[in-house]
Parts: sequence; C-alpha cells; structure tokens
Amino acid sequence: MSDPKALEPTVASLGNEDGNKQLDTVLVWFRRDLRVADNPALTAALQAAKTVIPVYVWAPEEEGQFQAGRCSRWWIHNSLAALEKDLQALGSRLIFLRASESTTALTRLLTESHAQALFFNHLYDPISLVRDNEVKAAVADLQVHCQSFNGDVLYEPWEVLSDARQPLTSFASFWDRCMSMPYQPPWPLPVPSSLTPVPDSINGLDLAGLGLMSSQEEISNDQLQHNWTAGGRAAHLALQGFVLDRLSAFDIDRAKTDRASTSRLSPHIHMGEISVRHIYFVVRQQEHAFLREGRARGVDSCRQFMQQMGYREYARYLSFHFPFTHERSLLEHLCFVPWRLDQRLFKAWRQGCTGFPLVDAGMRQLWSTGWLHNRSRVVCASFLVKNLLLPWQWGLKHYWDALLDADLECDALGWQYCSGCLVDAHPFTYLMDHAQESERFDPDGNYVRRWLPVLARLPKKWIHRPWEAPAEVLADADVELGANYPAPIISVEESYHCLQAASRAVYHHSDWPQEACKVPYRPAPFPPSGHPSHPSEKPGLPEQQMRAAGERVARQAAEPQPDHYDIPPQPGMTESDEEVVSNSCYGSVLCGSPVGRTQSVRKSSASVGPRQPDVPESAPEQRPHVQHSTTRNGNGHNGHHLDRDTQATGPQDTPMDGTSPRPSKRRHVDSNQHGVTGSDEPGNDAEPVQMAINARAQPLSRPPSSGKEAPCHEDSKPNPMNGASSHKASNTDGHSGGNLQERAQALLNAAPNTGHRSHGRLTTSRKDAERLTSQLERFLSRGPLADSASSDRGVANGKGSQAPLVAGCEDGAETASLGNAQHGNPNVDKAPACLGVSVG
Ligand SMILES: Cc1cc2nc3c(=O)[nH]c(=O)nc-3n(C[C@H](O)[C@H](O)[C@H](O)COP(=O)(O)OP(=O)(O)OC[C@H]3O[C@@H](n4cnc5c(N)ncnc54)[C@H](O)[C@@H]3O)c2cc1C
Repeated sequence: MSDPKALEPTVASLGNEDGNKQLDTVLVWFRRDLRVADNPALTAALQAAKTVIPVYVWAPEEEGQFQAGRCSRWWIHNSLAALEKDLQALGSRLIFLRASESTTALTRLLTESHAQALFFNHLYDPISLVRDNEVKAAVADLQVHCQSFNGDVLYEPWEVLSDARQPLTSFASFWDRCMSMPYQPPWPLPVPSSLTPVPDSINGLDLAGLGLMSSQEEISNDQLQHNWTAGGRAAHLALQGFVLDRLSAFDIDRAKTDRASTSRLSPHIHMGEISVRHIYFVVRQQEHAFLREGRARGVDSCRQFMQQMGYREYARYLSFHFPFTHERSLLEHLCFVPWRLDQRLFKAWRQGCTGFPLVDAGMRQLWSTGWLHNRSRVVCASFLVKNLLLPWQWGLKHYWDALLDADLECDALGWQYCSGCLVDAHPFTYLMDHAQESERFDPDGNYVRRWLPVLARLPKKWIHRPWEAPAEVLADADVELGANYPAPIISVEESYHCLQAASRAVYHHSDWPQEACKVPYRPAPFPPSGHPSHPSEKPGLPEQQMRAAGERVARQAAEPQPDHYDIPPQPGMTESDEEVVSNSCYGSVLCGSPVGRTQSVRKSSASVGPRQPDVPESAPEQRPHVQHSTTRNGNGHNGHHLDRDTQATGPQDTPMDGTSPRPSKRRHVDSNQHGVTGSDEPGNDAEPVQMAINARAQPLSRPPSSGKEAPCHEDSKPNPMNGASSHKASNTDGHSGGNLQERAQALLNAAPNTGHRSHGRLTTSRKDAERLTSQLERFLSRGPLADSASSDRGVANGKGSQAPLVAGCEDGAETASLGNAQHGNPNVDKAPACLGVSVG
C-alpha cells in the first residue's frame, strides 16, 4: 500500500491514463452527482487507481429538518437505479449504504476495502460543507488520502470575486464577472470506457434496502412516474428536446405558466444527472449556431437560459460565502420583520385555499405533482410572505418538503428573493397584484382551469378574480364563493396595511443595526484568499477553500446568535417537538445533537408566539429620511426607488421572476426603508401601525373605514402581526358586534397560536360585509373542520378542534383530482381532506 502522505493533492500526480496508476483502490462517494459523464471525482479515481469502488450513502438523519420529501426521495431512488445501471454497463456496481452518519459508513468501508483514497465532488450547502470537513478529518485519521473536486458549478465560489477580492453581493455583478472570466469552465469529461469490477468481498444493501420509498407512497408516486424519467440518459434527452423545441423562443415563452415553456431540467440538475458544464457548452454551441444564422432572438434566448443557470450558480455562491441563506435574511434588518405566525393562514396557503386562483392553482399543482413553474413559485411565495405576512422560512420548508427538485441553495435564493431579502430583489415593501399577474401570465385562464376545475366554467374575464364576478356569472359557472371555492382569505387592502405596518416596525426597531441597509450582507468573516489565475495553477486551493468554508460555518453555528436571528418556529411545533425539529440545519450536524442551535431559539418564541417587536413611539416623520438607493436587477435594469414617483409605473420585473423585463402595474407599500413617503390613500401616513391594528380589530360586519376610527386599546401593546396582542386588541376594542361575531370571534380566538381572523378582512362595502357574515354563519353552523386535528398537525397540533379557516374546506367536500397529494415525508402534513374542494 502506498504511503498516502506522499501523495500530492492533485489528480495529475495520482496517476495517468496510460495505466500508470499509483493506488490500488479508491472509493468514489456519489452524492448529488449521480452520473458517469463529466464526473471529475470518478475520472480522477480512474486515473489514480486500479480499482474504483462507487458508493452511495443514504443518511437522511444527517440533514436534520432538511430530509428529503416524498417527491425528492422518489427522484433519488430512480436516479440511483439509473446510475446503478450505467455503472453496471461499465463493468462496475454501486455499493449502497444506509447509515445515520456518512462519516462512520465511509470510514468503515475504507477500512474493509483497504482503499487508499476517497474522492468526491463538492457540495456548497452548509450541512455538506461541515459534514465533508468531518469526513476529511476522519479519513485523514485513517491515513487515507481524501480529495474533492468541482463537479457542480461552472466556477468555484472563490474564483468569482470583486476587484477588492470580496464576494459579490448582487446577481448582476456576479454573472457579469462569470461571463467575463479570463478562462472558460473546464471542458466536460467523457464517460469512462470501462471500470474494473468491485471485489466480491465488498457488499452493501440493494437499492430497495435504503428505504427511499414506502409502499404507502406508491399511489402518490404513480403520477410522478407518468411525468418524469430520472437518470442521466433521460436528462440528456430532456436537454436535447429542449434545445431543439423550446430554446429558440425561451426569452419570451419562459414566463408563460400555461404551457411547457422552460427546460424542466431542475430535478436532473439538482441530482447531478447532467453536469452544468455540459449544459453550458451545449447552449453556447447553440448560441453560436444562432449567431451564424443571424437569429438574434435565438441568441438572446440562449443568454437568457444561461442566466437562469446563473441563478443556480449564484445560489451556491451565496450559500458558500454567506452560509445562513436558508434561515436568515441576507439583508440583515429584515430579520426584524414581525411575522404573523398564523398557522391557519399557513394551512390555507399550503392547501391552495386562499381564494386567489393563481396562488391556489400553484399550490395544488405543487401538492399534486411536486413541480412548479418558476413564475408560480414566485407568485405563491410572494403571497405567503407579503400578503399573509408569514415567515418565508415556513414557505421554504414547505417547498423543500414538496418539491421534486428541492434544492436548499436554490430554494433559499428563491425565498430570499421573493421576500425582498436580497439587494437586487423586489423590496420587502413591494406587494404583487396577484389577479393582474394571473391575467398576464395565464391570459386565457388555462392554468387556473387545469388545477382548479371548480372555476373551469368561469369566463376568462372573471377567472382570475372570481370575488368580483357578478352573482349571475358565478351561478352560471356553478361557483359558490365560500362553499365550493373559498372567498379571498385576506383582502389586498389588509395585506397592504399589514405590510406597511410591518415595514415600519422593522425600520423603527430599536435594535436595528443602522448599517444593515447600507452594507447589505454581513461581510464574510474572513475573506477568501487570492484569486487564482486558473484553479489548476494552485494545487490544493480547492481543498483549502472548502475546508475554510466548512470551518467558518461550524464556527458561526457555535457562536451565540443575536436575538433577532431567532427563526420563527415551525407550525405545529410543541415545546417537546422543538427539541427535535430544529429550525436550523446546524442543529443535527454541527453540534452533534438534534437540538443544536435550537437552544438559541428562545422557548418563549417557539411555544407562545412571536417576539413582540417594538412599535415605534415616535411618529415616522421624525425619523431621519434616507433615500433608499437604487438597485440593479439581474437584467441590468434599474431597480425601484421606494417612493411615490415609481408607484405610477411600477417596478421592472427582474428575470428571476421568470418575467420579461417590462414594467407592470403593481402596488408598492409606500414606505422607504427608513421612513415613509406617502401612500395611495390619503391620510394613511399619520398612524400606519395603529391603522393596521385597527383594521384587524374591526368587527367583521362593519363597513370599511380609513382605519383611524377605532383606536386600539392602549394596554394591548399593539403588535399588528402578533397573534397574542391583536387578539387582545380585538377583545378590547369595544366593537364586538352582534352575537354571531362574538361566537365567530370566540371560535377563532380559541385556535392555538393565532391572532389573525382569516375572515376579518377589511370590508369594502355593505355587500361584502353581508357576504362575510353569511359565510361565518355557514361555517358556524357546520362545526369544526374535520381534518383539523388529525390530518394537519401543522394547524391543529393535535389539540382539539377549531373553526374552519376557509368555508370551502368543510368536511364532506367532494374531492377532485388531487388524490396524489399525500406526502410520505414525516415532515410534511398529510394531504388535507379539504384539498378537493373543487367540485366542478
Ligand atoms: C421560492 C422559490 C423556490 C425555488 N426552489 C427551487 C428548488 O428547490 N430547486 C430548484 O432547482 N429551483 C428552485 N427555484 C428556482 C426555479 O424556480 C426552478 O429552478 C425552475 O423553475 C426549474 O424549472 P426549469 O428547470 O424548467 O427551469 P429553466 O427556466 O429551464 O432553467 C434551467 C435551470 O436553471 C436553474 N434555475 C432557473 N431559474 C432559477 C432560479 N430562479 N434560481 C436558481 N436556479 C434557477 C435551474 O437549475 C433550472 O433547471 C425556486 C424559485 C423560487 C422563486
């Protein structure tokens, strides 16, 4: 056996293709690189060793709360099956191991196989960064060589830096830099011609033994089977089909949700079945072909598509340099958002029962298929954060659990983007007009009809805003708002006011680090060392950088976190759950126990409700007014000034939305990041926080008001978003209304952890008020939601019944085509009975 210490940490020195191999046996650890083509770790192992042992370790416990959901597991299972076949075709086989810790499993296999080296490709999420460091340390203890390679991104995160050698903090600057690097990404490596057989003495489980799929999930997975084929071959075919059919029109079509407009490569890319370098070179070649043919649109489309791939690169880049992106706002002051923490609203969102057709269609598609068009992801995410004011981390976790392509870095980037937590995203105060979005991206309503068959007979004029449809139109289409399709659970006005109040609370928070807006992201604790002219000229640099990143994450996780980094507790979390279900992925990985960083999440915040943010004592006008700087979006267009001037035209969409960069009429909450400049509605400026509280405290049947007339009880310590305090306010506002309302209020208040009355939206007319009252009457007469306690632990938490949130969700509603909605992941709620409210 060679002395591993004598080995240089470069592939070249470990052997060459002429058969001059220095090592006998090398393990190749497959993770999210399930391919044989362009797999740097596999190729390096082949060059270095006579025998290569491919191994896959399934250790979901290591991922803490980010264990793969049902759809993800289905994909991994099938992807592994495809890889197994590919390896068998090359003369090898894949060793499957099931363990609670990868380190233990790998060190055991290294010892058993007498392997002299372990090779794998880099991953950049914080869990992997830390785990990979542990593996390297454990392997070094065995006197075995360990080396990792770039198989996941075009350029390593430490290669793309500003002139000052700092990480870049906007997508535009990052992508500009990538596209003007002095060297191209490495050319994809070929498929090996053959592999040596794995010795018979080395054995693992068979694929089924990993337990990735359970028999209960078979029916749910049927639909996945019909729509998707996992594996390297399928990935290459999908790319080919996309390049031939759809790439040339990608620049315009990609925004359309009502047809297959994008590549749908994300699950393939996520599991590394096809390499990004391969995609890059195929698309570049196509771009040159379009150039030669003078097809400008084709050229634009290729660039747009590469830019989409660039977002994925950027997600990894951010995760590497700022390894808390999945749990903490990158714009630090947004850690102070006083989230609403209303589990019933969260439930309505998850079930697609919000009353906003585009959102509901998206959420039902997600439940049913595990996949969503980027535009729908943005729309649904933005509704959760901006309209419902629920913490984006909840949404991230739900997407994570439900998506087929669940990818921590991309998921975090998407949610941070939708929540305004990035410098080049729409600001936090930006409210989307969902009905208008719907008309724009689904002009004929086909997407909505597909996923909400109950609305199928509505004319396209009303399908995006059924609540505005005349009664006879609704009757003709058999739509009964509040019965077979929910009325909006929140009005745009209420969302607007609450968002306004929340942004004021954020910007006036006493603990707010004043620099947080100016220096948007926390500077990297230690800057990456030098910019290599080319990675291969600095052997060992990748190892150093990855190790340093892992150590940085571990150090940060061990540091006590400021209070304002508290993560809103997951819905349904009891105090004892909290010990197990950490909101931080650091929990299980970094601190060696499932509690981990959860200890820094205060008990009170987890079990009682949100922290009480300070509501500003002083009038906003007294605060210094600082003009929010202009940002640039990913397309190089100027972003939005949060002042009155831009409200007229609305902001430019950014490409991350999946939209064309043209202005849309959307609504801005009229506050800038430090003060308030104005409002659409006269008189809103004076007492915004108060106004939002009042709006929520109004009795349900009262006519609309400017919100100023019902001052909140002084003792209530008003926090507009806080369940406890708004509850208190509503009890003391002196406008408790009639019996029905009292009963409704009592019912709603009885629900755990709630403070928002889902039906307590700002009414705009007497008619509205009457409709609302009759909805309340109807659900009061029907009693508690059938599925509240048993099937949705996120809401009822097993603590008894509660009032139905959405009138269309009552027990007994016929179910439509969502039979596949059950997720097997223990982290995911069971498919709610009322998913099938669509009784067309
Ligand atoms: C809230 C939210 C959550 C998201 N969660 C995920 C996730 O868990 N996993 C995931 O792969 N993508 C995620 N995305 C990004 C994006 O929605 C999907 O990658 C895209 O819809 C996949 O469809 P496609 O393969 O047809 O994309 P295409 O438009 O054909 O793009 C090609 C590839 O580029 C990458 N890409 C495209 N858009 C983005 C983007 N905005 N951010 C990062 N990468 C991108 C993907 O790898 C994609 O497969 C999320 C976006 C949002 C707004």
